[in-house]
Amino acid sequence: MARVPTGIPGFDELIEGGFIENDVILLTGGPGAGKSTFGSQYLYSGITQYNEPGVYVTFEETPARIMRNMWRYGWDMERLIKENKLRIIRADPIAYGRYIKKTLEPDKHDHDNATLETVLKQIYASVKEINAKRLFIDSLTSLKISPDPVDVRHIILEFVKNIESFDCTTLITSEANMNPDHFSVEEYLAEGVICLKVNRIAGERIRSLEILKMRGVKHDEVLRPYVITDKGIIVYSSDSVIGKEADVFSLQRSSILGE
Ligand SMILES: Nc1ncnc2c1ncn2[C@@H]1O[C@H](COP(=O)(O)OP(=O)(O)OP(=O)(O)O)[C@@H](O)[C@H]1O
Repeated sequence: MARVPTGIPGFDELIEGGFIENDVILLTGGPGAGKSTFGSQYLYSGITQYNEPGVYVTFEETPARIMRNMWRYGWDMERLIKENKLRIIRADPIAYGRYIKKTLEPDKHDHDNATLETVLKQIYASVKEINAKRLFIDSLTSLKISPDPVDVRHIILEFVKNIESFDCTTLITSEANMNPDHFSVEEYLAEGVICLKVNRIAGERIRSLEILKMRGVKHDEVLRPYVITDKGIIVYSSDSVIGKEADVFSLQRSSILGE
């Protein structure tokens, strides 16, 4: 099976060298965990180290803001776009807006076909335009706008199943699952799940990463520290944060007890 290295220092050795080609991988984490950075680095390394074009799909940010943020790491996304190696697309705001309306008020918009299908077609068109091999979608949470969990399940299922047929190795972000005893539909559907965590120990921010699953891969199962630097994410694949996490809990407990 062909492997797709992320190019993120320290990460690929945790998953036997890279993702399995054409898999859909979920990247979860809270705000500021580094999901966008991880995904951008995956695309940027794909283009610059492995000559694999990539598409970045955003539901809420503007491409201009994404390019500006990525400049912080020295990644010149604009040049890659000009060279037809990268596309940054904002899911068509009109189609996406209609999708939201239709999902929230299904009876009022039954005549309106411009929904999720339009958004999927838009993504597919960009993939084909530059023959992309890597896809990064930020974020699946934007699609979970129906109050009905059955609707949400159906939407996510339809979205992920379509993306799976695009012949791209895809990374999709999602908000952290707050209930560890209950897997979300996307956690079941994805071939792999990577979880980014941020803890605070005496004022210091400790970032750690866990691979919850990676089908067909003998993956690492330890909580590994990572940092976000001026050049992007670095994972410390030989270190672990088990002791540090234990400190967080004892720290919380001692502040509650007033120790
Ligand atoms: N050069 C840097 N050095 C250290 N940390 C940095 C650097 N640049 C950005 N960061 C940190 O990276 C984080 C931003 O990461 P990113 O936008 O990838 O997170 P995210 O998980 O996508 O967040 P959200 O879900 O809110 O969009 C910020 O918390 C910021 O503090």
